[in-house]
Amino acid sequence: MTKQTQTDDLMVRAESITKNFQLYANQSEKLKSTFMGNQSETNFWALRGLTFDVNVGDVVGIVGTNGSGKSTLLNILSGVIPQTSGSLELNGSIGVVAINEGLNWELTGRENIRIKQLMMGKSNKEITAAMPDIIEFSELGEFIDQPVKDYSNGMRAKLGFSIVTHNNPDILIIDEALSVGDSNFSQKALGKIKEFIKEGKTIFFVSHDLNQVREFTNKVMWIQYGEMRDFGPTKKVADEYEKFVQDLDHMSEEKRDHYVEDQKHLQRIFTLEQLQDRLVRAGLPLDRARAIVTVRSFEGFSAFALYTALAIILGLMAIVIYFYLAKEQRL
Ligand SMILES: Nc1ncnc2c1ncn2[C@@H]1O[C@H](COP(=O)(O)OP(=O)(O)OP(=O)(O)O)[C@@H](O)[C@H]1O
Repeated sequence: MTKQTQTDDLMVRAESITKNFQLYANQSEKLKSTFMGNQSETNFWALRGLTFDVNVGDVVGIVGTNGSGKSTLLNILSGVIPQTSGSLELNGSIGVVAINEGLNWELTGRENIRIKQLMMGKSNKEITAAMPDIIEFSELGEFIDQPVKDYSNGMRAKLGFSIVTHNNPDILIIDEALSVGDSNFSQKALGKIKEFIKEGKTIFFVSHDLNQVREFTNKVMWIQYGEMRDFGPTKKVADEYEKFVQDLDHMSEEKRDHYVEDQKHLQRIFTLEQLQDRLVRAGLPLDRARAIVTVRSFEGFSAFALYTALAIILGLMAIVIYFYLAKEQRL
């Protein structure tokens, strides 16, 4: 899904990233759609062609009202889910700090630390050496040997934050996680992030707290209903977004509902052909635009492929059993 290239300053380059989700009312609709291929009725485009460059040392705040696609973008950047189309280049390792991100709830805090470190390619010796620091930063004390399922949300956030930041990633993704945990820990976590900023790390920071975004970021990406409304210097874009939110708040409930409904409708009827036309109108040669909108992964398709593969395997097994039984009878 991700190409690794190296240029001097460029840390992340995204070109026309889209994400399609299939929305099913129930299980039978899902099966029908998978086998009949009538996906157009269930389409929902959470991202509709995001293009941006982020440089080494950029601290990017991502804003947008609920459901605008912020977490979807972060999940694509961190490799948790694939984009439907579009290309993504990353020039460094990624660490994600999010509520409950990637912790195994059956294991203890200590075991989670060990596993995460092993996944980062650390040796047992390195892990043992780093363990006391991680535990101390997490402030979990004796709870470190309790299963994570017995933790509060705040405790999980502390553990997740400590593990990820001690892994020292080149690109840090922070999704709302700082709002959990007590205020002492939030301050400590913000201090750690300030250290990362000073070190020139690249950071993506999703928060509904615009003051925090204004304080910590040098750029803001405003995503609204899956489209990039603006991406630029923090003050400019944060001011624009604040005005948009105020305008929404001042609308009557009926007008606001209509507006949101219209936008969601556009997310349902969006097509990759539309995106291709937009790219061509922006001056891209047709064959290049066509290559960019090529589907890389499609939920419905993968399910279809899985069912087809299963059907073939079952068919082959039936043939083998048939010939085996036929042979047995002949003997
Ligand atoms: N797995 C999924 N299946 C179907 N739809 C999804 C899925 N994940 C997200 N969506 C939809 O995609 C849209 C974008 O969701 P996303 O979580 O990225 O928004 P967000 O900006 O992070 O929202 P919030 O601020 O509320 O956290 C929403 O309409 C959501 O319902």
